Amino acid sequence: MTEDTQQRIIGVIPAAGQGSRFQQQTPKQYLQIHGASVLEHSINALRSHPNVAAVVIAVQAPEHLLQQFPQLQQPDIHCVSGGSTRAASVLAGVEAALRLDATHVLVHDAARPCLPQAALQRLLNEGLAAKDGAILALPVADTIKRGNSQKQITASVARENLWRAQTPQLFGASTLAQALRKVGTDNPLITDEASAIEACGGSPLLVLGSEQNIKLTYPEDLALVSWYLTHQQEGQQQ
Ligand SMILES: Nc1ccn([C@@H]2O[C@H](COP(=O)(O)OP(=O)(O)OP(=O)(O)O)[C@@H](O)[C@H]2O)c(=O)n1
Ligand SMILES: C[C@](O)(CO)[C@H](O)COP(=O)(O)O
Repeated sequence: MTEDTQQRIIGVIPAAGQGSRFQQQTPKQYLQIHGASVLEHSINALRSHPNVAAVVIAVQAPEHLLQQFPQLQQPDIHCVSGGSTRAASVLAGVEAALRLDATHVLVHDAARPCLPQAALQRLLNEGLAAKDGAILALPVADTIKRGNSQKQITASVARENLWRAQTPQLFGASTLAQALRKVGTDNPLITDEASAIEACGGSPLLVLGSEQNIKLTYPEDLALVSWYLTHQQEGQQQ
């Protein structure tokens, strides 16, 4: 990996979740698809970019993971223990990235293995100069409804200027660490890194993501994730 000398960009991959919504015994990030685990695909999506200096992964059991996946024992891949929430895992990863002299972090869900390189490049092109960082996101194309506990519609939400956040999310490493510490990593309102930056008064930039950058969440997501991973090898990237 080569990198811009002024900036040291390090990937941070939260991968310590249980995958409860995926309803499988094995956490979804360890599912083997198209010759590698979901986690390895997500690591490689960042690691293959020449401006990404290293990747930190936050997992439940680092030692066990390295025994199970010896191929992850690489000088540019660092394992740390994740936390009880996604935000706690991210903070552990960002603190490790700071120890590796990161100036910026690219936080990317392990559960998003189909990240197209073109989308990652857009984020770096537009996000590195953005004062409050940047995230990949997609404009909402469906009509959005708010419902009550009986699943009855209580409101239609105007979809103009509504976006669906994705990852990677790009921020100054120390800025993100301070924001996560300030808002608290057990805060239910903090479901992505941008939420923490916003809570501290920041306004991250929205950068066009990709429908291919799907998050493996529910069992029915598996077919599409598998299709994309198979066909991205044939250069069908957005
Ligand atoms: N304590 C946690 C919880 C989540 N994650 C990671 O955050 C990413 C996005 O979270 P999500 O898709 O919700 O994964 P899970 O929390 O594992 O899924 P679920 O909510 O269905 O249990 C995943 O890569 C997951 O491994 C993490 O590192 N640490
Ligand atoms: C970070 C994220 O992928 C942006 O959409 C999303 O918030 C993660 O949510 P999860 O419930 O932790 O998967």
